[in-house]
Amino acid sequence: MQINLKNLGKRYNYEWIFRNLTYTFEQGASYAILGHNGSGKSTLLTVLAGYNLLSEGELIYTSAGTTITPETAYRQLSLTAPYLELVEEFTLLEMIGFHSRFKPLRQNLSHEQLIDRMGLQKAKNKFVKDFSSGMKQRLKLGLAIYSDSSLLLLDEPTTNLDQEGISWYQEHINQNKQDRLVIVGSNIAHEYSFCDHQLRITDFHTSVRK
Ligand SMILES: Nc1ncnc2c1ncn2[C@@H]1O[C@H](COP(=O)(O)OP(=O)(O)OP(=O)(O)O)[C@@H](O)[C@H]1O
Repeated sequence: MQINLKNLGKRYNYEWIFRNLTYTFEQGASYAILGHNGSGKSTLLTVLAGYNLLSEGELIYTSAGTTITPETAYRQLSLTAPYLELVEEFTLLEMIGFHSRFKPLRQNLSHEQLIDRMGLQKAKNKFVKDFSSGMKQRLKLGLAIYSDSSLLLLDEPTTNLDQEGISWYQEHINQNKQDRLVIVGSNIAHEYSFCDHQLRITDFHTSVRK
């Protein structure tokens, strides 16, 4: 997946969050969107994911040389973010089964293999509502990273992870970033140190003179 942003702008009511954002996210590369709290990283990620409407400008998604409409781009993306919820009433196995009906897993992984990759074997039949916050984050990341998607959007990916969880994240993102467009919204170096490029959302605040 490649995404071309042309003079993209987003405002909430009268407040412009970013404006005049022209940029290309290239297929197969990794990008960090950087900026202080409240600067607009999550807003940009949700606009790219189609969860949030843009206010001006244009977004062009291209996959395998073909332009795809923003309305259908969601089929090729996976997103994880602190504000996205898991289905708490499911067990881990049920959660994976439900998710993979809509987003098949990469490399034809079985549900059991995904549980192994996430290191959650002991929680196979545990209800998601009974997971610790770090286990829930690992599950969210595992579902996103191991979905068969060409665009991977990660917002604050190591929220609630301990040092072992952070190492797990780094290992699995490094093993699964090839041939995908990966975009991380973050303030924390260990979340985006693997990225090839950095985009400062503050460069597109309306107060910045160019
Ligand atoms: N639904 C909304 N309605 C109005 N304003 C909003 C809405 N969502 C976000 N904002 C505002 O947009 C700005 C950017 O918020 P955003 O969550 O994108 O920042 P962020 O860089 O991801 O912050 P953080 O690092 O704290 O997660 C903030 O001023 C926030 O208050």
